Amino acid sequence: MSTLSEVYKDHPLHLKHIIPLDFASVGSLMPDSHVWPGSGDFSSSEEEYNRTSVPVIDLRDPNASEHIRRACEAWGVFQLINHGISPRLIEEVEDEAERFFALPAQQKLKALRSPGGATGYGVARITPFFSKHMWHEGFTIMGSPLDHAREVWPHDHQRFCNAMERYQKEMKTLAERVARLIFRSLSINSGEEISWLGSSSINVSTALQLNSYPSCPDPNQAMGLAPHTDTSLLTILHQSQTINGLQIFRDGVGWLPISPLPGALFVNVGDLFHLISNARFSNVLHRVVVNGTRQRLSFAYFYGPPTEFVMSPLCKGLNSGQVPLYRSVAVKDYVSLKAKHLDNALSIIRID
Ligand SMILES: C=C1C[C@]23C[C@@]1(O)CC[C@H]2[C@@]12CCC[C@@](C)(C(=O)O1)[C@H]2[C@@H]3C(=O)O
Ligand SMILES: O=C(O)CCC(=O)C(=O)O
Ligand SMILES: [Fe+2]
Repeated sequence: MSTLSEVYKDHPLHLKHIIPLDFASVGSLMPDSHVWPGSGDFSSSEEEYNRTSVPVIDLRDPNASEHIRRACEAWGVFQLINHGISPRLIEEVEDEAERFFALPAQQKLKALRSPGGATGYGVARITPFFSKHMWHEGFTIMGSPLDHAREVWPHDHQRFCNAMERYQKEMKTLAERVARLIFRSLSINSGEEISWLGSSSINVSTALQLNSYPSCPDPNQAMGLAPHTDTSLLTILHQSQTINGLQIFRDGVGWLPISPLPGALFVNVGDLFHLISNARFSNVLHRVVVNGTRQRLSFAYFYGPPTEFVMSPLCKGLNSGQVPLYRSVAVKDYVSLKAKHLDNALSIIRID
C-alpha cells in the first residue's frame, strides 16, 4: 500500500522549484523572476455579488446533503458554517503558522522539502509548470510534522506539532462528514465505492498545506498562487478573516473574489469528485492574489481516497442515458498524471 508521499517520490523536483524567495529581504522593487507577464489589476468590483451568492451550507441543516449537491453542481464551492471546528484550535494553528513563517529564511530552510519529498517548507508543487515564481511560501504536512519541526525548533517544536496534529484529526472527521453528504447526494450511502470512507484501518490520502502570501511591493504584478484545480476529492480551506486573496473562476463572469464569512470554512470540489460525479460537480479553477501591505495566511486540508483505490464515474451518479466521461484510474496513478501533466491530467483519462 503506497502512501501519498511515496507517490510523489517518483516525481522529484529541482531545488530551484522548491526554495522560496527570501521575501523579508525584498525592498520596494519586484524581482523580475516574480513579475507575471500580462498581469493587470487583479482587484475586482464583484465583492458584494460574491458575498451574497456563493452558497452557504449549514451543517446542522437536515437538508444539507441536497443543498451541497446543488452547490457542487452550480459552483463547485461553498462556505461551510456550523462545522464544529473550534475557533480556539484554528487560532492555535494560525499562531503556530505565523510563528513559523515569521522566522528568518535561514531558519525556515531547515525544514525545506527534499527534492523527492512531499512534506516540509517550499514553494507550491505546481511551480515548474510556470515560467514565473509565485508570491508564496508553503509548509506541507502529512501526519506528524515532527521531523521538520525539530530541525527548526530543537527544543520548542511540541506546540507546533500538537496544533497541526489536532487540526488534521478534526479536519479528517469533518472531511469524512462532508464527503458522506456528497456521496449521499449521488445516492451512494454504502457499498464498495465508499468502503474506505470513515474506516479506521484504511489510510485515506490527506495533506495539510499552510500557505503564506507575504506582503508584496507591487501586488498587481505578482501572483500568489497560479490558477489551478486541486487534485483532492475535496479541500477544506481556512483563510485569513480580514485579508482577501482567493478568487474562483466562473464561466461568463471571470475571476470572483471569495470574501470569507466570519467563522466559515471554504470547501471546494477537487478533481477526484469531478471524476466520480462524471463531471456533474465542478472542480473549480482558483487562484490567489496578494496584498500590498499585509501578509495573508491560509490552511488547506486536502482529502481523498486511499492511493490504491480505483475511481470511476459512479453509475448512480449518472443521469439516465449518460455515458461515463472518464475511464477508471487508481488515485496514485491520477496523482502521478497530475504531477506530470497538471491541467491536462483529466483530459488524458477522458473518454472521447
Ligand atoms: C496533497 C497535495 C495536494 C497538493 C500537492 C500535495 O502533495 C500537497 C500540496 C498541495 C498543493 C497546495 C497548493 C496548490 C497545489 C496545486 C500545489 O501545488 O500544492 C496543491 C496540490 C494539489 O492539489 O495537487
Ligand atoms: O490560499 C488560498 O486561499 C487558497 C490555497 C489553495 O488554493 C491551495 O492550497 O490549494
Ligand atoms: Fe487550491
